[in-house]
Amino acid sequence: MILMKDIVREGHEVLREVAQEVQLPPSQEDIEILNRMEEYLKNSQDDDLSEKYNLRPGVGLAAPQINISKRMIAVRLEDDNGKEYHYGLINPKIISHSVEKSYLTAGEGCLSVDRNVPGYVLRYSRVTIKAFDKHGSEIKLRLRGLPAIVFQHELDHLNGIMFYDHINKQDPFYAPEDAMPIDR
Ligand SMILES: CC(C)(C)[C@H](NC(=O)Nc1cc(F)cc(F)c1)C(=O)N(CC(=O)NO)CC1CCCC1
Ligand SMILES: [Zn+2]
Repeated sequence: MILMKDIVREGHEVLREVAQEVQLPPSQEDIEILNRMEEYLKNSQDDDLSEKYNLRPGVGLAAPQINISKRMIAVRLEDDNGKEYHYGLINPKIISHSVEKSYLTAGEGCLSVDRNVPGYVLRYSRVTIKAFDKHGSEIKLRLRGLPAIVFQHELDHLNGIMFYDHINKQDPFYAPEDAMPIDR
C-alpha cells in the first residue's frame, strides 16, 4: 500500500516534468499502479486506517506524486449533493472548458507540499474531460464545482504545474469580478 513516505515532496524534479502518455490498452503494471493510487485515497479517508498508517486524507493523487512520470490520476470525493466521484483515469485531457473561473475560498494545498501557501487558485468553473479507464474504454466527464477543481489540480501535476504557480504574485487573493468562490 502507498504510504506518506512514497509521496514525493516539492523540490523533487519529477513534479516539474511533463508525464508520459500511457500505452493503450494499459498494461497489468499500469493498472496495478492506478489501483494503488485509488486505494491510497480510500485508505486515507478511512479514519482508522489513516490514523494507523499516518496517512494525510487526500481527494486526489497523480502518478508523478509517487515518482511515476505517467499520465494517470486518481480522484475520490463527494460533491455537496452527495454524488460520488471515484475515478482512476488514464491520459486525461480537458477537451472544453468555461470562460468563467472558480476558486476555493480556503485556497489549495497539496499532498506533495508540506507548507501552507495562501492565495486563490483560479481554475475553470466547468470542464469536459476525456480520458480512458483501466479497461482502456474512453470516458467523458462534465465537471463543475469542487470536482472540477480537483481534476484540474491533478491534471496540472501531469504537466509539472504546482497549485501555487497559479497564485497572483502581486495580490494572492485577487479574484476577477465574475469568478465563482467555492467554500469548503
Ligand atoms: C492536500 C489536501 C489538503 C490533503 C487536499 N485535500 C483537500 O483539499 N480536501 C478537501 C477539499 C475540499 F474543498 C473539500 C473537502 F471536503 C476536502 C488534497 O487531497 N489535495 C490532493 C492533491 O494534493 N493532489 O495532488 C489537494 C486538493 C487541493 C484542491 C484540489 C485537490
Ligand atoms: Zn497536489
